[in-house]
Amino acid sequence: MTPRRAREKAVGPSGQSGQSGPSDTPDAPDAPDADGVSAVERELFGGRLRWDDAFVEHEGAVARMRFTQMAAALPRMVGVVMRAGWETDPRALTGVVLAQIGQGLTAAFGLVAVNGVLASLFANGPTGDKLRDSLPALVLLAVVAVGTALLMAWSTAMSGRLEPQVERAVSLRYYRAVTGVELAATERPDIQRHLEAGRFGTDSARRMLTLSVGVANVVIGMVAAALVLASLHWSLLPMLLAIALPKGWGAVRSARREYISRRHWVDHRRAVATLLQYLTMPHAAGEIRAHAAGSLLLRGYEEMSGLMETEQRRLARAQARTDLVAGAFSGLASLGCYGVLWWLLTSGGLPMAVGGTAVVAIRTSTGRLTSLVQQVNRMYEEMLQLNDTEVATRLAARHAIPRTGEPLPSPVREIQVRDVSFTYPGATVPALHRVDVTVRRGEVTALVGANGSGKSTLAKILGGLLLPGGGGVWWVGADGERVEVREAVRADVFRSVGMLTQDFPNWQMTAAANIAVGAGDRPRDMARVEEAARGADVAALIEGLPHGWNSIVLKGYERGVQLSGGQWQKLGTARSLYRGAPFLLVDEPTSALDPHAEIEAFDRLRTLADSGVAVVLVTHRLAATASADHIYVLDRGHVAEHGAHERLMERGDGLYRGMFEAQAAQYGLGSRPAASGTS
Ligand SMILES: Nc1ncnc2c1ncn2[C@@H]1O[C@H](COP(=O)(O)OP(=O)(O)OP(=O)(O)O)[C@@H](O)[C@H]1O
Repeated sequence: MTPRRAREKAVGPSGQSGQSGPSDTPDAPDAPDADGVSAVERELFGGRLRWDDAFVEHEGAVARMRFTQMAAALPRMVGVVMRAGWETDPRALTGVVLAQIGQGLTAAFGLVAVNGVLASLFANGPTGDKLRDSLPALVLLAVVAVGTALLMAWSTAMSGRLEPQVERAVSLRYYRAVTGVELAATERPDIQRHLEAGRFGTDSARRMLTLSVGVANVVIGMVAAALVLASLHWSLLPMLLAIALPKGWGAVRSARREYISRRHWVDHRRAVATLLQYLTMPHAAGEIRAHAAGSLLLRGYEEMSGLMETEQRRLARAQARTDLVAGAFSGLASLGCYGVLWWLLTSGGLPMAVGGTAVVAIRTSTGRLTSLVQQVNRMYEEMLQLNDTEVATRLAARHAIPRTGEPLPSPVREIQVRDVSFTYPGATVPALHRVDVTVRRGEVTALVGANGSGKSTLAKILGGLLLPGGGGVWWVGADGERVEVREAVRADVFRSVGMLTQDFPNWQMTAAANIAVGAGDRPRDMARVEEAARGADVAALIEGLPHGWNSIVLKGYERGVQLSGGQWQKLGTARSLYRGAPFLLVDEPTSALDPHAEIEAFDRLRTLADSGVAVVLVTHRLAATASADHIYVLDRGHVAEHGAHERLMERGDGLYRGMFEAQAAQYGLGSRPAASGTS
């Protein structure tokens, strides 16, 4: 699409934007520019979607990989796959290897037999005698053919058994490592990118195995042919290599080019896939129709996928050029090879039968070579992706949550946050600055404050998900013994905490599983699942569903049902209750509940605290905090005020009082105060 056309499409034929328009604003999207960014890419994603400089460094390293480096890396990556195969199914791996070696031997015997047949046929004497003399070699040829077929079948069966196991082993290793990474590390874009890139290489392990088997098969066959050829005449071997090398070079070059392109465009591809996803997502269906968001998304898809097609065309042209060069050199080498053969035959340096065998060997070897080139090409791409998975797995291990440490006091009485600061990676301003908070069992502790003041961050620090950058978080036992979170066994910390985050996940599983996943490290206890559901006032709803606890809470499945936002929130609360932990951190647990349900939910939290649980309540509903034992008011990462509701209300110019009265005024319970500058 030309820049002008793209511009016209973005703005509309009349020159006015069809949508409430970014096109109307001063920073309206440009048409595709010299960097190849489409207008809609700017409009929807704010600019060029390609991997940034941090990655280009890595990409540069890949691009610098020369043929020799790649040849050295290939056995290492094959080693990764083979090790995974050996760990999962050594018998199948042994079977595959033996079958490949067997096929190499049959290929060599086949050539020897061909030589025998030709030697008999080219000998002097009557045709009948020559045919009779060639019979043993012909029988050997038949035996070799049967043997090859049997070995191929065996290899297929064994590698078919092995491949899924290898994929599973590599995937499990990667996903285990990734899910054990410190949350703060995943906040770093450079780490996150590597971890995410690793996802694409897990099924490469399976394909690498298939391709390794294929390549091994061809290579062994070629080595056998080379040995036979070399034993016939030494000069035939370098000729075979001269045919092979240009094609190998071409294969590697094309694969590397494709890989680099794919990595460069990964964000763009993801964005295009997301646009399409929205079009069929049930929860976006309303806006897609009512706001005409669909036409904007489709335009985005059309223009952005058009750009990817341009890239595909560039790759295809480059590949064609490489193939042409590689083919030309390989063809010249073949020509030279047949020329030398001609000269050897005419000068009497080679008997006719040997010449015939050489032609057969060269023909089968070049046929094999074509398949080798194709397989090495794909193998190289897979190898680079599998390498990403390996890099991600190692990176994840380096940033893993430690498994060892000091056990927490038992039982824990309170958590003391002392002088804690925390800055998100890449942020310039700390989210928390020198914060002091104490959370006690048997109390409701409320965290309140303007948007972005640091409440959720503090909740994650309390839950051990984020470690403080400065200061300490102490877990204190009944007799005052204490352990700082960085020294503690983190599994103990996680076991002591139940959480309902603001953006808790809606698991697309059964209602029962959605609650039981709150203690994924324990076998499901259905009685406790039901108790937690009752505690969150969602049991009756689930039991009334057509498939009860086994209903899948996503429409579209056969037993699928659709829940409302408030019902989901209750399910999320039930999940955090099911954990049965002594510290419960709930972030806006009632934002989607109706007024009666909200009051009941806060009452239940009070009851829970009275039973000995420490409840940390992050909320903007200040009516609910009035009954909290202790309220911390956060302002731009600081604790600005703290105390009980009554004390905080005594401060005439206090933040808390200002916010409380503003909410009360909405109900006509007081005058509306002037907005305080807290946000
Ligand atoms: N993952 C993150 N990466 C970088 N910055 C973040 C991240 N999460 C939060 N922040 C920033 O940290 C600050 C505190 O955010 P936090 O979510 O703790 O605030 P909050 O008080 O819970 O806000 P809200 O009431 O809107 O939920 C904000 O400036 C926010 O932009």
